[in-house]
Parts: sequence; C-alpha cells; structure tokens
Amino acid sequence: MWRGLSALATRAARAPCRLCACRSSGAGPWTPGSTIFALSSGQGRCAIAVIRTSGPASGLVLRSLTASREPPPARSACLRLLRHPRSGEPLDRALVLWFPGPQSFTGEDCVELHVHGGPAVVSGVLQALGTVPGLRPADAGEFTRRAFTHGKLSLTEVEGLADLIHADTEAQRRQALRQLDGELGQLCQGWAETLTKARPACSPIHPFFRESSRPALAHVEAYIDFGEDDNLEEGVLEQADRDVGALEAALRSHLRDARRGQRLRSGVHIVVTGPPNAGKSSLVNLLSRKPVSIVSPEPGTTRDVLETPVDLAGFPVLLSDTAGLREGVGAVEQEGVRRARQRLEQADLILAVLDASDLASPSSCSFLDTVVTPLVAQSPDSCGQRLLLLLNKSDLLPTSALDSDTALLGMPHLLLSCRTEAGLDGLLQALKTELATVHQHHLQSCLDALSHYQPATDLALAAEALRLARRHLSHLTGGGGTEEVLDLIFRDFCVGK
Ligand SMILES: Nc1nc2c(ncn2[C@@H]2O[C@H](COP(=O)(O)OP(=O)(O)OP(=O)(O)O)[C@@H](O)[C@H]2O)c(=O)[nH]1
Repeated sequence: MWRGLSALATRAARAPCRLCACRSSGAGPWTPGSTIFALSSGQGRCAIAVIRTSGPASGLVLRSLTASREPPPARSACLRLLRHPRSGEPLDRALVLWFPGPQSFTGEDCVELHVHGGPAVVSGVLQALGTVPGLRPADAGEFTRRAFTHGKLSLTEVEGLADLIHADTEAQRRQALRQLDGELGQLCQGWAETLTKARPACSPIHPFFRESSRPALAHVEAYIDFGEDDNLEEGVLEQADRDVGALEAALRSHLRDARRGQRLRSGVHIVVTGPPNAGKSSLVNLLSRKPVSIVSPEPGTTRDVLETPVDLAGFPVLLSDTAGLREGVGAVEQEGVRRARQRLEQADLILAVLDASDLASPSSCSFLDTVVTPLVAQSPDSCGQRLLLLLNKSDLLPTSALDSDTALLGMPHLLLSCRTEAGLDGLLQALKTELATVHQHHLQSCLDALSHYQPATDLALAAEALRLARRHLSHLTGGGGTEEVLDLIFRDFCVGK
C-alpha cells in the first residue's frame, strides 16, 4: 500500500527527524523529546517479559531503576537489581541491556529490561517507569515508527515487519521475511533512483553538479536551464540516456514476469461506492474478513472514509469504504458524501455496489446516471481508473431474475450476495484480473513515457517524459499521502512494537 514506499522512506530518512529534530544518520545533535516505554513481549504469564524504552531519558531510566551512575557496557546483557525509583522497593532481578543511539532499533537511546514474566513483576516495573520524569507509555507501533523516522527501517521493511507480526502461515512468514530483507523495497527503489538519483559517471564541473547527488531528471533540466555551452562536462546526457535505457529494460523484464509483478507491495486503491444501504460496508467486511465498518439497515450509516489494507487474490491493496452517495441530507452526511466523491477520484479501481432488488429506486438510478455510466463510457486506458459493477443482495431476487441476470441492467456486472457469499469466488477472480491490469497499466505507462525520452530531438519534451514516467512509477509504489500511509501501517501494530 501507497508509498513510492521506498521513496518515502528515503525521503523520511533524509528529512530531519519529526520526533526529536535530529538527523536520521544519528550523527547530529540530539535535542530532548519524549521517551516511551512498553511491554514488548506478549501479554500474559510467561518465563521472561521484555520491557523497552526509547528516547533521550533512557539513560535516566537505568540510573533511576538500578541506582547506578554508570550505564552497563553498550549492547551487553548485565544482571541488575531493579528498584522502584521513589520507594527504593526491590522490583526484580533482571537482565538489563543498554543501546545508546543511534545504534539501536529505533535510532534513539534504548533500554531493554528482561524481567521475570509474572504479571505482578511486569506491572510493578511498568508502574515504576511511569514515575521516571519524561517517560510516557508508547502508542501502538511507536517503536517501529521511530525506527522508520530515524531511517533505521525502510517503509517496505516496516510493512514486512507488520506482516511478520500478523503472519499466520509458514508461506506468509517466508514472504514477510523476504520483504523485511528489503527485496521489494530495493527493486522499487532501484527503479525510482534511476529516475531521480542517478549521477553521471564523470564528475561534472558546473556548480549545479558539485553537490553530491543530482537527479537524472535534474541533469536534463539543468541542460535546459544552463544551456550546452555553459560549462557542462561532456557525457552528462549520454549517462542519462544509458540510465533510461537500463530502466526500460528492467521494467520490460518485470512486466514479462507476471508472478513477480504480483508480489509488488502496492499502492493500488480500491474504493467501494454506491447509494446508501446497497451493502458497501458488508462488502468491505467480507473482503477484508474483519469488521472494518458498521453494517446496519439504516441508510447513511457510513459517514466517513474507512480504509483497511487487505490482501485480495494475492494483491496487497488499500480498500476504502465510503458514505452512500445521495443528495439532500444533513450537514454531516453531506460532508461524508463530499469525502466519498473525493476518494473516488483517487481510486485505481472502483467497486460500484447497487442493491439488486432496488435498481429502480431514485438513489440507484441517480448513482447509475452520475457515476457508473460516465465511467463505463470512457476508455479504460484513458486515466487508469477502472470499474466493477456489483449487484448485491442477489439472495433477494427471484430465481427467474438470476437465470436472466444480464437483463437486470443492460451493462456488464457481477451478481453477489454478501449475506450468503454467493458470487464471491467470481468477484475474487474478477478482482485478480483487474488488479493485474492496474499494476501492468502503470508499469506500461511508465515504459510508454520513457519511449518519448529523446533528448537529441527535444530536450524539454525529454524532461517531461521523465517526469511523467516518475509519476506513473510513484503511483504504483504509492506516491502521495505520506502521513496517511504511515498512520495506516502503524495503526495495525501492537503497543511495544
Ligand atoms: N439480504 C441481504 N442483505 C444484505 C446483503 N448485504 C448487506 N445487506 C444488508 O443491507 C443493509 C445495509 O448494509 P450495509 O453494508 O450497511 O450497507 P451500506 O451500503 O454500507 O450502507 P450505508 O452506510 O447506508 O451507505 C444491512 O442491513 C445489511 O445486513 C445481502 O447480500 N443480502
């Protein structure tokens, strides 16, 4: 899901840290920020429980709980008696590990306390940590988020970690581990870097090129701005040519390998839309196999956009439930409708849901006229937005209508019942085909844009071709909405991770 993921990670890794304003390399000055703590091992009775802290007050934690002025040697396990900082009461004899930043999981100063796993010990130590000045309990996923913010993990690695935590099957676990290794991230990043960060092999002497890393696109733009006679070293454009050629070859090879293409971590957005009460929330819950949205017979239940990352037919996608589209409602629902329409514009694939037993109602007709018909009428290649029309509640139709279901609407559609799950297999099959098409569409569009890169003929057009190619690539790997994407990923983490 979103983010060129890797590109975002790279951007975040270079940006000043949002938490403590240090640089991700850890080399810069550390300004005070919050220090978090949490139980990082599982809840319940166990032999050993691991409690972690991260932040500038981690050193103070060691001094306060172990009554020792000196921290233990970095990254070595030491046995220490832990005492309550205020009462001095012994809490436990624990293994203590000190990870001074930036060489720690989060990049900040971290402490790990391996205590005995009884609930009384764990709650006693957590309660004691709460009394140390500057410490607060961690939010869900906050350790990982800090690791990401400090450039310790790329976003694809974060996603891999999330999958690893949630991996149910051995196959999922292996896939998650591969992703944690950054295999997918490196692939996407490699492509994006060819367009954005490649340097010419020579060392150009124009001041523009004296800085460490200038994008390939910027090389071409610099040529336009400064002109050929303005002290640019030879070979700059030739190198850009070679980079673009290599990228084209890589994309072609990837497109040929459909299986690998499917495993790409994706920013493909599927938006579920339709009139109120058609069964949109029921569909989102069915596809995600979890109760993401409230289902109720009351029209207008869903007011906001609700998003959930799901694996659909082997494709990771972002699935959005939206408010039912109708006019003449109160201010809150109207705002929901506005947000729904806005999200619809961003969708790669639209699932338009209608109540099959209510096709003649004003809300169904209005939805068909204003949303479905215009989208069906346009060429699927025109903007990359695709649509699947679903007639839900097929269980309410008489059998005779099911036999001649093409007569129901006069346009291509799938019949489904979220209640009985009839038609679900057909929907998943159709989704698989559509998602493969969306992936391929963006890769192919990137390739098409690159085919217009002909700097020898027209430099300005060549720069535009690179820009367009980059846009298609970032669409596939999830260009915009950095914070939304991050929130979504970290929200699913448990506290202490
Ligand atoms: N018989 C039948 N009822 C269904 C089916 N799918 C959903 N429903 C019912 O239809 C009603 C509306 O379902 P929702 O999923 O809340 O519909 P929605 O489109 O999200 O509704 P809004 O939030 O108003 O936009 C609920 O009572 C569901 O139980 C189905 O396949 N068959």
